[in-house]
Amino acid sequence: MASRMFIRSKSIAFNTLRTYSSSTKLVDVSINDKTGIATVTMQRPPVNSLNLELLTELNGALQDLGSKKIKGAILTSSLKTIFSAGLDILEMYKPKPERASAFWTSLQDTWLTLYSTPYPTVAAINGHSPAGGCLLSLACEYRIMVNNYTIGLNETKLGIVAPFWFVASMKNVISHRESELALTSGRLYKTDEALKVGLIDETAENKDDALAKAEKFFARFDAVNPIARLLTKQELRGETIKELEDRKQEDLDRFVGFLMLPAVQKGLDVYLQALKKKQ
Ligand SMILES: CCCCCCCCCCCC/C=C/CC(=O)SCCNC(=O)CCNC(=O)[C@H](O)C(C)(C)COP(=O)(O)OP(=O)(O)OC[C@H]1O[C@@H](n2cnc3c(N)ncnc32)[C@H](O)[C@@H]1OP(=O)(O)O
Repeated sequence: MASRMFIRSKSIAFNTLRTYSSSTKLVDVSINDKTGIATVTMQRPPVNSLNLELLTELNGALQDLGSKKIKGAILTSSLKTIFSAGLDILEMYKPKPERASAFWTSLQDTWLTLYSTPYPTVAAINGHSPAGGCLLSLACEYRIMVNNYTIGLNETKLGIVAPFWFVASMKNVISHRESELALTSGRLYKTDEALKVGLIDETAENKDDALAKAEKFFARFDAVNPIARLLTKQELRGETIKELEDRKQEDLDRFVGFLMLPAVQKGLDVYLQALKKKQ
C-alpha cells in the first residue's frame, strides 16, 4: 500500500491514514486521506470546559477546514467520559469585564462558524455533554452519542439563563414543547432519553462505533450535489444565524451585564462549591 504523507507539528512522517494533521494545544485536527473526513478533537482535560483559548482554537480549526476539500467533519473529545462540560464556569465567576467580553465573543463566533460550515458536520458525543457542550453538538448537523452519558441545556440549574440562540439551537432540533420543558427545568437527558426526543440522532456503543456511524452519515451525501446541499443548509439555518449576527452586541452586553449581578455570582459560587464537594 502506498505510504501517505503525515504532517504534524512541522515534522513529516509516514502514515497510511492521515494526510493532514494539525495539533494545537487544545484542539487536534486530522483528515483521513482515504475517506476525506476530518476529525476535530477537543483536548482540554479534565473536562474540556470551554474557555477563551479552547474556543479560539476550535473556531480557527473549523474555519481552516472550510478551505479544504473534505467530505465532512466530526467533532469529538479526547477524554474518556466527557465530550465537553460546557462553558468554563471560571470564565464567568468573578470575571474581568474585558476577558468576559472576549470570551463571550469567541463563543458567539465559534457557534456561528460551526452552525454555518460549508461541509457536513457530526458530533460524536463520547461522554457527558451539558450546557455549552450540548450547544456545540446542536450546531452540528447530526449527533451520535455513546450510551450512558448525559446531555442537555441545564443552565437554569446554575441560576443562569440560556440566551436566545441556545434556545433556538434546541428548538431547531426538538419540539418547542420539549424545549420548554427541558430548558425551564435544566433537564439533562440520558443517551436513550435524548434519542427518544430527537435530541440525538443515533446511539453508539463506544467512540469507535460513533466514528464509524458518522462515516455512514456522510455517505448519504455521496449522490447529492454539494452546492444544492449547502444552499439547502443555508436556507434552513440562515434565519437563526442572522438573528445572532444582528443581535451580537446586544447579546454580549446582556451577558456581561448579567455576570455583574451579585445574585448571579452567588449562584455560580454555590454551583462551583457543589462541583468541588462532589469528590
Ligand atoms: C435577568 C435575565 C437576563 C437574561 C440574560 C441572559 C444572558 C446571560 C447568559 C449566560 C449564559 C451562560 C451559559 C452557560 C452555559 C454553560 O455551559 S455553563 C456550564 C455548565 N456546565 C455544567 O453544569 C457541567 C458541570 N460539570 C459536571 O457536571 C461534571 O464536572 C461532569 C459531568 C462534566 C464531569 O464529571 P466528573 O468526571 O465527575 O468530573 P468532576 O470531578 O465533576 O470535574 C473535574 C474538575 O473539573 C471542574 N469542572 C467541571 N465542569 C466545569 C466547568 N463547566 N467549568 C469549569 N470547571 C469545571 C470540576 O470543578 C473539577 O475541578 P477540581 O478538580 O475540583 O478542581
